[in-house]
Amino acid sequence: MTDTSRPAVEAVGLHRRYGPAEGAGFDAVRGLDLTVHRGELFALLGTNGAGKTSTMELLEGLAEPTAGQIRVLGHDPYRERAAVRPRIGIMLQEGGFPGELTVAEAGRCWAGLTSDARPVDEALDLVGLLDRRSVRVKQLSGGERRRLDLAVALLGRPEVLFLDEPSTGLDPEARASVWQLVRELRAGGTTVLLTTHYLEEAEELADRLAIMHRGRVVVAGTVAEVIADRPSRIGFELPERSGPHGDLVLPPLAGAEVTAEGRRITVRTTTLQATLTDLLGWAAHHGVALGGLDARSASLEEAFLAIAAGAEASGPRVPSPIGASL
Ligand SMILES: Nc1ncnc2c1ncn2[C@@H]1O[C@H](COP(=O)(O)OP(=O)(O)OP(=O)(O)O)[C@@H](O)[C@H]1O
Repeated sequence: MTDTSRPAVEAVGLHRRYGPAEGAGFDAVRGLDLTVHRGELFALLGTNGAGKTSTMELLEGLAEPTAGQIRVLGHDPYRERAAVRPRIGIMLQEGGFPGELTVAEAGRCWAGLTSDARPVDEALDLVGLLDRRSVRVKQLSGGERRRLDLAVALLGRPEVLFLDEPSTGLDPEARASVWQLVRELRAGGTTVLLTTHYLEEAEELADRLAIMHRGRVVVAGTVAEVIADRPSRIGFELPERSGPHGDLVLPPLAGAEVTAEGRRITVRTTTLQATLTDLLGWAAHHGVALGGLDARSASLEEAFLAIAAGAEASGPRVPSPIGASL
């Protein structure tokens, strides 16, 4: 019986080592913990070589972890493959169908390996490939091939769908249609775990996400949680010093880091509202117009780049206590 109160995917202390245990081997996954709840769309992000595909293969049951525990729908996906495989769908980075097969033949091939497969045409229709069913695989565009990969992953009506870079190489229109399909699957109750290099894809689709670096999850949560500790940014240009204001000295902005490039000022702060209030109060008091004023919360891209650069995952950079003077 299925225990729906448990997460769809749980990994604890996961390790994957390629090559020998000692010496020349390489640890691609180094103590990874991950939980994906049922019905959730979870995105796994990371720098090149962070270990996303190595992790996905473990979760999909395609390889055995060197150490650690995995449960997919309550079972070990490697050791209890027969229990897990019929209930999951896997879209690999390269589907690898022979180019001479037609789309429908490729679908039928895969359906033959899938227990209780839905009709091939139904799966092709889901991904918008029904009208291409008689076309040979080698004649498909890159985007159409990705959709065929997705169609075969959907043949078994999976409860958990693993998508490894589902929209890599797609043009914006094809990407949008894959996103729409993924959203519909999730709305229908499918749990989706995807890897992506596109931060906007994660922002657009994911309920929660994790950013991996060097084989570990560095930070995980909703987009808001992941960027919560990152500083917001305020940018503006001060008027000419020679203007009616004479020399301008910014007020102390508690806890903010202020940098100046000529008259262009950038303020980084973890307390955006308070800093902005101080700044605007000062500007109003001195009759200063802040040119091109722009205030933004941290973006996922900034969090990602900080992690890629090896920065601490949580907590802001050490702020400087005083404002800049011009
Ligand atoms: N079969 C293998 N033998 C040895 N090292 C491997 C093997 N497969 C992957 N690696 C190494 O493990 C690390 C993680 O690779 P993996 O493909 O899991 O990363 P990734 O996050 O999916 O990368 P990308 O974003 O570039 O696809 C890389 O340094 C890679 O070179």
